[in-house]
Amino acid sequence: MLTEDEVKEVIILSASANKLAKLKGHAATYASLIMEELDPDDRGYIEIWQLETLLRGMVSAQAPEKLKRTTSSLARTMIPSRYRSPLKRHLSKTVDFIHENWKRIWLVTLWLVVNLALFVYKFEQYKRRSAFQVMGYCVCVAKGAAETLKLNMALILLPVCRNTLTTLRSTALSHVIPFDDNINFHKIMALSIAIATAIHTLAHVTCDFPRLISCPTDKFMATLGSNFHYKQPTYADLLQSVPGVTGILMIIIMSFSFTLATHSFRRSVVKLPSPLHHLAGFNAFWYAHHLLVLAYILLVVHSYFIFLTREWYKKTTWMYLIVPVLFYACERTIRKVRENNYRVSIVKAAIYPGNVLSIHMKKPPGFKYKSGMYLFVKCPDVSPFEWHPFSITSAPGDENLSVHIRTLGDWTSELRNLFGKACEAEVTSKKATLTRLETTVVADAQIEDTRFPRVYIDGPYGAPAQNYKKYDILLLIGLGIGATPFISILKDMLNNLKSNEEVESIHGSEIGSFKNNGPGRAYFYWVTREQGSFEWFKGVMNDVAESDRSNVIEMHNYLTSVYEEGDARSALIAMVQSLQHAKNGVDIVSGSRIRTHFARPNWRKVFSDLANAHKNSRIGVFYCGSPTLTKQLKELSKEFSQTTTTRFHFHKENF
Ligand SMILES: Cc1cc2nc3c(=O)[nH]c(=O)nc-3n(C[C@H](O)[C@H](O)[C@H](O)COP(=O)(O)OP(=O)(O)OC[C@H]3O[C@@H](n4cnc5c(N)ncnc54)[C@H](O)[C@@H]3O)c2cc1C
Ligand code: HEM
Repeated sequence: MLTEDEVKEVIILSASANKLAKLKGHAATYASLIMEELDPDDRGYIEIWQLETLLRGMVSAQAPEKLKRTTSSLARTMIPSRYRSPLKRHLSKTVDFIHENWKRIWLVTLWLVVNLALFVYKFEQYKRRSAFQVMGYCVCVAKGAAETLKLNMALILLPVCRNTLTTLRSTALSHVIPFDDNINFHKIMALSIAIATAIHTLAHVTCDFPRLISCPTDKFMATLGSNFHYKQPTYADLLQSVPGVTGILMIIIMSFSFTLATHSFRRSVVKLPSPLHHLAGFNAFWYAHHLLVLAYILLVVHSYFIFLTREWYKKTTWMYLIVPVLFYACERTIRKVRENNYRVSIVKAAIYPGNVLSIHMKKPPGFKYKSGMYLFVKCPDVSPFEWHPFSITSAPGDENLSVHIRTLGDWTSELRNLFGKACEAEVTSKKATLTRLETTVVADAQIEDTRFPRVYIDGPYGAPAQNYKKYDILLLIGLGIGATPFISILKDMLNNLKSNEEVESIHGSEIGSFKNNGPGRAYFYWVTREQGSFEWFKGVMNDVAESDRSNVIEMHNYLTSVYEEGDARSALIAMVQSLQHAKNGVDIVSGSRIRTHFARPNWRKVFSDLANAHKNSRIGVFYCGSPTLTKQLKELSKEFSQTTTTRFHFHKENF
């Protein structure tokens, strides 16, 4: 338990260590302020480092009122939540959760409320109908569920209208709608469709049908006779009717395509024995998803021929579907039209160590994009139907458009082979260094080239990193090929720097303060397993090292596969590296002017250094790579946002 005197002592010690006479002089006041702000049950648990952080905040907050405010807000966040009372812990977690997720929360709440309202509306409507006298609450439940089904079958198409979403991302709507979560919303709606289908089917088959069949004939004829052409149906009649058959077909199609759409099947986690192995993987998911067109047709037919509503104008399914279906149809039409327009001519292709293919294309007229966006690539020689997404690695101001493609599965391997052949046919540059096992093979096309396979592109499409200009500072973290979206951002920043310098050199001090909007500084951490990876973006790295005289971009390369940190060999390499660097400014590992570190970055230190260097700033943390690091980076962003005056906003790229 810390007493007020102990707190005072810590303050005096900390003030002496930090040479802060002012703090020392006011130690007693600060100590009592801190004690006042802390709840009695929290006092004993405040740790020395937390006190120090608290004090740093107080010292920087100068004015007494502000000081008091800072103390109380810091005191609230400083106490580790595990030490708080269960109620407080719960409350603070809830507040954090709401703060982080408010965009998702309001959207999901609105969606739930609309679903509930529709369910209740239909439920109540059927309670007043004659069918209720025969089937009771079962028919109300079945109809309520069906109403939400119509809504969600319509809404599910909106989060996958990529062109519309890309446009909307750049509008003020992005402040209230979490566009990055589009696929998650799509999945939530798919889940609700599955649940509503189950409820609707079970209510009909296990409850409504038996009651309808066993209803006394005179009651049936008086209540529902006209709906069934005055013939009481049997179970077989109901199943063989249009609604019965279309319903069964819909369930089969949905079960099939939903199963193949699950993460395990889509990512081929499930390994099926031959010849069923084709039923897993992205392509199987993709083609099975297209079967859902049939489900839409069946749904319209199903609801048109239902027994209980005869009048066409009461059949509302098409009304729900028409707008989203038209939207999505436009989306596909735009893609098709673009596909014809966007056959690109290839300017250069290169195959790098680590099986990465870079394709540099002429920018099609009208193709405008922001750094961080991605595009789809189709190569008919590999597959006439498949489109694969890749982040754009060129900057918007560059003359050409480029992507870097890492070989992963069938499609990327085949593409690499085709380009490999084309590159080998006319290798214009070949190089090998002592340390490199593989070589980089590059081919340039001076004029319209027929040597390269035909390539079509579609896009650009929006991604989280495109909003990087919103932040004062950027922390870009790429794992392996996950560096691609950030390369474009770095190039863009570099182009802006260069154009600023040009303007300044022409206009001198007149316009010396001219600055482009956007982040003032970027830190790029690139973690890769193989040394050869540095070849992929060596050009950019050298460009940064040479052109960035004001040190706006800080690059850190990490090589994780060679030796562990602290290993004698890594120390030796670091020494040789230093000597080499001192001699000619080139790092022996990356072959560029950027220093390479051996081992994984210490992320806590990275965050803490940034928080110290950029107080009161908004730092955009963008991460692209395997999901293993996501949690840690997200938590560090949260922790340092709460315990320092720097705000870290975490974004994950979904590769
Ligand atoms: C927005 C985005 C940006 C990307 N940027 C890059 C990049 O810059 N460089 C890079 O090397 N890779 C990038 N990828 C990953 C790349 O799209 C896949 O590696 C590639 O499609 C694999 O295809 P494959 O048939 O060779 O491999 P497969 O073994 O068939 O697929 C491997 C995995 O890739 C994914 N995938 C396959 N086909 C598609 C598709 N048509 N659409 C979406 N995902 C698919 C699936 O999750 C699948 O499990 C990006 C992915 C996304 C979603
Ligand atoms: C009635 C149900 C569903 C309908 C109508 C539907 C429809 C669609 C459509 C139209 C697309 C866009 C394809 C494109 O144009 O690019 C899509 C994409 C997608 N769907 Fe569904 N879907 C349904 C169910 C599901 C389910 C159950 C899942 C997963 C559990 C799922 C996961 C996905 C994913 C991950 C994508 C994105 C593919 C990509 O672009 O990477 N869908 N869906």
